Amino acid sequence: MLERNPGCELDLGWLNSVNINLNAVNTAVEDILNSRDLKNDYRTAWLLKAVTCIDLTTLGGDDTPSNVSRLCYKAAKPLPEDLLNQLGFDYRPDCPIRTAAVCVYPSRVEDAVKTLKKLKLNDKINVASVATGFPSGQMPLKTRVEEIKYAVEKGATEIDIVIDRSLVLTGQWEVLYQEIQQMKEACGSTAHMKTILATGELATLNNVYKASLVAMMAGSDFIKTSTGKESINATLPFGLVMSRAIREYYEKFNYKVGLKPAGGIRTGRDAISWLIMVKEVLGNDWLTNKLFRFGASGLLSDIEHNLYGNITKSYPAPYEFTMG
Ligand SMILES: O=C[C@H](O)COP(=O)(O)O
Repeated sequence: MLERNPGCELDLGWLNSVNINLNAVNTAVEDILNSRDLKNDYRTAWLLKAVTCIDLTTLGGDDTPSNVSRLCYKAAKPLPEDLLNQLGFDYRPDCPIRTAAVCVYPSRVEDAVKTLKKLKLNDKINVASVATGFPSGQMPLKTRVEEIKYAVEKGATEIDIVIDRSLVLTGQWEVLYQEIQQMKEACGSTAHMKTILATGELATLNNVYKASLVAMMAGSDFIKTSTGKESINATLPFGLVMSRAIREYYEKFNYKVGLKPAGGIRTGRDAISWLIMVKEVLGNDWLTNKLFRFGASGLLSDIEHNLYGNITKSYPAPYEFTMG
């Protein structure tokens, strides 16, 4: 079982000391990305690492038991067998190249749990459920907390809560802290909690840093950038600011909180940029799905294209890819 963040008391003095400069953040992101020129073999390794860090997501109004079941099959076998063979992996049910989790709405948790049990992978692939009035968080607290309990009862092992952005925009840090604490309590003794900050709606990078700190102080096991439904989702500057907050929290409490960029991550190139940023800011310890995840619905197919290109040194034709 993954370790869980015990949290700490709300430290408003710490929040008041936050001062982030947009230009400095943008320059730092550019410097990090320019510092690495990856050779082909390394690219392949980074791309495979990225696959194992994906929370394979479907969050559509038209989700059904059957498309969630298909998602679980894809999570279990994210790349085609011939590609895996060429990369030196034997495809077998316990092949380590699988996604970290599937991520669904609370009503679809049971479907995911059922399929993963059938595949005998229920202890290897997590079922994450969004909750708390996803994506807006604009519901009464009682309803939001009940939603978490429902998802846990149905078998979710990870809960992706979303914060009420109005509390950040109006500076109500105590209320935000208390709400997140109650949500963590509702996760029970085992489910892991990822806190979605919806960074694209927090107005300033100072708010992103402060919300990251409050979420960690209130016991979040991961902090997550976005729901995928905001007009600005996961960007590297947001990721850098959140990573620096995670690092500061670690330096103070010796506890490692995870990072999950989500929303709009569609290419292998994007995925590698995120992994490099995490390596440079947080270090190698974070390059594992215990501490780093991509929330993504459409990243896998581009990774597959990239891996194919790395092996064959040619751009693949559309008919050469799986449609699953
Ligand atoms: O949490 C995951 C996000 O909703 C996924 O967003 P995406 O569909 O843009 O990949």
